[in-house]
Amino acid sequence: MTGVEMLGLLRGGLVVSCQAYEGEPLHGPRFMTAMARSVVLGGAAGVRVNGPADVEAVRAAVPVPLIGLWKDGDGDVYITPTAEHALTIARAGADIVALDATSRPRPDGLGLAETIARVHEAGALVMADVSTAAEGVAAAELGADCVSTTLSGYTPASPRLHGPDLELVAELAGKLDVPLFAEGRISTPAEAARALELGAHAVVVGGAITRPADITLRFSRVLKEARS
Ligand SMILES: CC(=O)N[C@H](C=O)[C@@H](O)[C@H](O)[C@H](O)COP(=O)(O)O
Repeated sequence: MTGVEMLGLLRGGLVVSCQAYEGEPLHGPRFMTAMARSVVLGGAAGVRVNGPADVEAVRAAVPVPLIGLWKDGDGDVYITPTAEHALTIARAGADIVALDATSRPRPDGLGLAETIARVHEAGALVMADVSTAAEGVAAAELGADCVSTTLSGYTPASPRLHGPDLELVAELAGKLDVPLFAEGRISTPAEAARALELGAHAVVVGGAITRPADITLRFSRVLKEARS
C-alpha cells in the first residue's frame, strides 16, 4: 500500500489515541491491546500508540493504520525526540511515526528533514506534531507526510486553551497540501465533526475516550459540587 492509500484510509475518520502512562492501572501492552480492539469495534479508522512494546502488541492485534510515537525524556521535545526513537517505532510496526516537529532543537542535534528522511528509508510515513501554523507549513515543506495539531497548547508559542485549537485547524487546513489531523483536547463528537468541517483530514481523540480516570473525574466532580 502506498503512503497516499494509507492516509486515504483515514480520510474523514476517527483515530483513537490509546495511551496509558507508567504507573497508571491500564499501562502496558495487554491493556492497550484490549483498548485498541475496543475502539476499532466502535468504528475507529486508526489508532495512535505510545512506546515500542505497545506499538508491537497493538500492531498484531488490529488491522487499522497505526500511528506510533515514543514519549521519552524530560526535555521540551519528548514526542519521539530522536531519529533513533523514530526508527525503533517504525521497526515495531508503526505505519506512521508521529514526532515533535516544532521549531525547537531536537536532542540528537539532527534537523527535521534528516529525521524525516531516515523514517522514510525505514518504510514508514511521518506525522509532524506541531503547535503553530508556521511549524506545520515548515514540516510539510521538509517532507512530512501529514501534520497534526497535537502540540498546540503545550509550547510557549501556542495558546493555552481549555478546548481544541480549532482556529489552528482552520488556518492549517487552508495552507497545507498534505493531510491535516485535528488533535488535542477534542472531547465531544460535535467538536470532532466541527474539525472535519473546518478542513481536517481526520480527527485524533485520546483522553475523552481512553482515559477512564479522567472521564470519571468529569462526572464525579460535578456530583461532588452538586452535593456541597
Ligand atoms: C501533548 C501530548 O503529549 N499529546 C499526546 C500525544 O500523543 C497525548 O498525550 C494525547 O493524549 C493525544 O495527543 C490526544 O490528545 P487528547 O488526549 O487531548 O485527546
